[in-house]
Amino acid sequence: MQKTEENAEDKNIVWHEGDITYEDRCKNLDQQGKVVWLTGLSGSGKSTIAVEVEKELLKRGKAVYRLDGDNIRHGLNSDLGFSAEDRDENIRRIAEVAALFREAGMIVLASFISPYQEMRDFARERAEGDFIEIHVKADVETCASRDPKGLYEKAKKGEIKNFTGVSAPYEEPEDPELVIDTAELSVEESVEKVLNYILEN
Ligand SMILES: Nc1ncnc2c1ncn2[C@@H]1O[C@H](COP(=O)(O)OS(=O)(=O)O)[C@@H](OP(=O)(O)O)[C@H]1O
Ligand SMILES: Nc1ncnc2c1ncn2[C@@H]1O[C@H](COP(=O)(O)OP(=O)(O)O)[C@@H](O)[C@H]1O
Repeated sequence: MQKTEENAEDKNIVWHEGDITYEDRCKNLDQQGKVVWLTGLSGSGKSTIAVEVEKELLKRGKAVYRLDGDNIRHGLNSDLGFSAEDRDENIRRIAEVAALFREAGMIVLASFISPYQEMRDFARERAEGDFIEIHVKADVETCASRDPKGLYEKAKKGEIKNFTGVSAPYEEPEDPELVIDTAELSVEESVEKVLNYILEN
């Protein structure tokens, strides 16, 4: 784990190194830690894909754990809303959590809208390069027509403010490892592509 706290000395906190290394943990699990970051609009298919990929990886004996926007906002990030500042803080904390899982040697499937490139880059940096950015891509019309939670309907009526794709921005990934076009692909095809990429990398 990289040290990041710049003012550590002022706060009287000192990094304590353990004896077990990242390599030791990976060897024990017979895999490499990885943060698989799924970004895209609400309804693009992030959670659906992550749930299926998790099952497939587990079947293959991999140590895998899913972090999902809705779920994390029930607990760790229940104090945060959807302003740009709160979304940044949401992703900052999740990037740190994902980095800890990666450090433990696990494969993390992180599904968050994560609308800003700067924060996705931060998550990549914290994962020390063991990072796969996947753009789960579907245009806003497709996502709104799916509307699995009825949120686009509410957003269009003005009942939800700052709704991504409607009244808040989404910055498309600049250089993702993988783009999954869920407006064109079936769920099965999308899952297969993501799974193969993870297993091959
Ligand atoms: N205003 C607004 N904009 C976008 N999404 C909203 C909003 N309000 C609630 N929701 C619900 O919150 C889920 C997204 O949370 P995330 O933590 O992934 O968002 S972010 O990364 O901080 O932008 C998102 O889940 P997904 O549909 O799975 O993406 C929604 O269910
Ligand atoms: N190729 C695909 N990949 C993932 N989901 C898809 C795909 N095609 C259609 N869908 C549907 O789109 C919806 C996506 O919802 P969800 O996974 O909750 O999205 P998100 O987590 O991005 O908000 C689901 O109803 C799913 O069945």
